[in-house]
Amino acid sequence: MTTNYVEAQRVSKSFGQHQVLDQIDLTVPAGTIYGLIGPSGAGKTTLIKSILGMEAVDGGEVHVMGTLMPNRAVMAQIGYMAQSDALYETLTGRENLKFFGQLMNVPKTKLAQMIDYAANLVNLTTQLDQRVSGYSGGMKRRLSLAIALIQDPPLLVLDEPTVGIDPELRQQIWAELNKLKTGGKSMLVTTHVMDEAERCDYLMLIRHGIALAQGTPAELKQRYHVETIEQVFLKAGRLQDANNGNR
Ligand SMILES: Nc1ncnc2c1ncn2[C@@H]1O[C@H](COP(=O)(O)OP(=O)(O)OP(=O)(O)O)[C@@H](O)[C@H]1O
Repeated sequence: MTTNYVEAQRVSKSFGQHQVLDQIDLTVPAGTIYGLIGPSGAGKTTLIKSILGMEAVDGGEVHVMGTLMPNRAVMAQIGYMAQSDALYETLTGRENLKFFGQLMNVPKTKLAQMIDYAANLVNLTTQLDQRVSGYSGGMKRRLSLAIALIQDPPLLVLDEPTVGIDPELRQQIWAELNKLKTGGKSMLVTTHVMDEAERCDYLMLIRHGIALAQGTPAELKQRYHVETIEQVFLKAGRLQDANNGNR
């Protein structure tokens, strides 16, 4: 049995002359939440897309659930929530969930039950029969998360899942992510929110395409002799700049 859902080794990626990922190693064990934090443009989305097999890498390799990526069958087993919502605005929330559920081959007999489960998880049950064009930004984000959950995937890859979601619902969503984790699922999550980073089992700090530090939040705080992940991040960034300046 595979105990690591994701294993990325020495992943590098450039767009033209611009190196966006520089030999990144990353391991997501089963039943864990792995957070990627880093400033805008650090390479988080590119790393996620490389792991999903949506972006061809220039160097290194990625295995998901023991299979070398890209692999269509494995891609279909990953619940992916992209940074921008790809929803059918003229359809209702329920119709969107049904469409994506069918696309993901959710068995007909299970589809209605999975729609209820996913909608309930993101607190959208009462608005499910309204057209998406009338949804707020936060509601669209929640619907995208429900879509990522619709086929009950073992691995969820969530690119900034809580942007535009109010603090109370954010707490609920994190409580649910923890429940999913206890059930054996793994999650790879990008975030800018430091209190969310503290909730991850493992973190990678990524800046200018380089993995500056990896470990549990407690390990990172201890390593950098600081109290918060925000301070870890600031300190690691300053050290990176100082090292670059010394070159
Ligand atoms: N298809 C592309 N072609 C050229 N450059 C790209 C492409 N995709 C991303 N980049 C560049 O790669 C760098 C990393 O982008 P990426 O989206 O991975 O960052 P990010 O850490 O996810 O940022 P954010 O937090 O703003 O989403 C950026 O400089 C971006 O402009």
